[in-house]
Amino acid sequence: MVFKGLEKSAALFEEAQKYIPGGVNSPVRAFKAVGMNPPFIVRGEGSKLYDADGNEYVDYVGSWGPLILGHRHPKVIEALQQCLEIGTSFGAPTEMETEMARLVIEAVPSIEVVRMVNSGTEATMSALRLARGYTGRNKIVKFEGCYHGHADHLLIKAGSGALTLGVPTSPGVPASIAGNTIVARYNDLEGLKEIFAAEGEDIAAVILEPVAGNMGCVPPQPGFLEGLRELTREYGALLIFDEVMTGFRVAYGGAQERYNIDPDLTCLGKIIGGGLPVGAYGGKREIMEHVAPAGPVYQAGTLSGNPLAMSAGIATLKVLKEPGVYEELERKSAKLAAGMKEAAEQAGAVATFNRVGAMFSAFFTDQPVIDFETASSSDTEKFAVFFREMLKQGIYLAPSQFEAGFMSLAHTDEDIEKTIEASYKAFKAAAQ
Ligand SMILES: Cc1ncc(COP(=O)(O)O)c(C=O)c1O
Ligand SMILES: N[C@H](C=O)CCC(=O)O
Repeated sequence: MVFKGLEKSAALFEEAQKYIPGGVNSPVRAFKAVGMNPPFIVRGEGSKLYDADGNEYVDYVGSWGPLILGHRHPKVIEALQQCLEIGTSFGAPTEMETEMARLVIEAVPSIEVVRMVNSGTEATMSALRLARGYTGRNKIVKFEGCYHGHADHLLIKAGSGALTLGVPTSPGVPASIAGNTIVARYNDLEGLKEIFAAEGEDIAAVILEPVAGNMGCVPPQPGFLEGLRELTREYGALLIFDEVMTGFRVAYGGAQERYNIDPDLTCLGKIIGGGLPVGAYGGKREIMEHVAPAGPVYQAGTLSGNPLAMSAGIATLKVLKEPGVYEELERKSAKLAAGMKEAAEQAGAVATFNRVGAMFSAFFTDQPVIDFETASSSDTEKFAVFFREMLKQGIYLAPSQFEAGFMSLAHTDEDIEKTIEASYKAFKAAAQ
């Protein structure tokens, strides 16, 4: 469908489809689940995005999480400009990489040593290889609806675009690889105990999003993360927190700081690159020293730790370290969530709201959303109506029920009030 006011974008999308599979370089960008063509973006500034048709949007996607400071934050731009003066990549050690590692280690409680990579996918893939190399075991446990990037052994009952497009288990993943991935139910500790009782001696690691964001925002139930920690320790399996989304978002030290849990390994990405491609994995020194060249588990990267990503990331973390930042993110996020909840009630829409810090979702269901099954009880048709009505009013949300929204420091109270007002109309349209 060519959306009114998006005619130029529609033409650009048609052209893109001649040269790029589906016209996009990542599936979720195609807006398939909401039945319309995507706006083609020409510029971002603070909390706003601008498209090729001249529309302005309040942006709650933030490049899928990295832009917690908003678009073109002056400190990030300044760091990037300085970096351009010295070069973009050397494939050799720089002091910036040590500075980044130090910042991450100071922030994230369980990380003692950290390795930079180029994406969240690389981070989770490498952490799992390390877990297997360290424990000498092959099996891993993941949770239905969690997304950890697109490595073969993780694209099984995955969330995010895989779930939105109806291919949570991708063709192309050999059965021999899928056979080593055990899928559990999020927030179901009893189910996990049964899995460990049956196969615990073969399990190298449990990987999870400590706050799920890729089936919409789904917080951990009280006791779930603590129980996971105990169980994995009991069986000698590693606990891997995939904090690619939650790292530096739900707290400066991520979900592990917020919930006071001590995972063995942590994966990071998004925010630590300040909007440039990045990933990282780190954890206990004793485990990380198995990574090459310190140890035998191989992992490498031509552009890993490149100066552009390091400088944008360092600048971002330095701003986030300033006092009051997370309190302000919490205040704004709480204001938005409360306002939208009230708007839904007034509009007569059935919706469930989940939020952890600056991550939030509205599900079109009357059930509490605690796992994949309850997230899937959402009425995705109603979500699509809601989404299109929001976009028409200049509010840019993730184009899927199974993604989270993100607040940034750049959002103003005026943006939030505009969003709440728009949501009343959009909930009303969805309720009909
Ligand atoms: C929790 C989580 N892990 C891993 C990834 C993969 O990161 P990337 O897209 O940078 O490969 C993502 C996002 O895509 C994510 O949200
Ligand atoms: N939900 C995904 C990551 O967090 C969205 C990014 C993508 O797949 O392009």
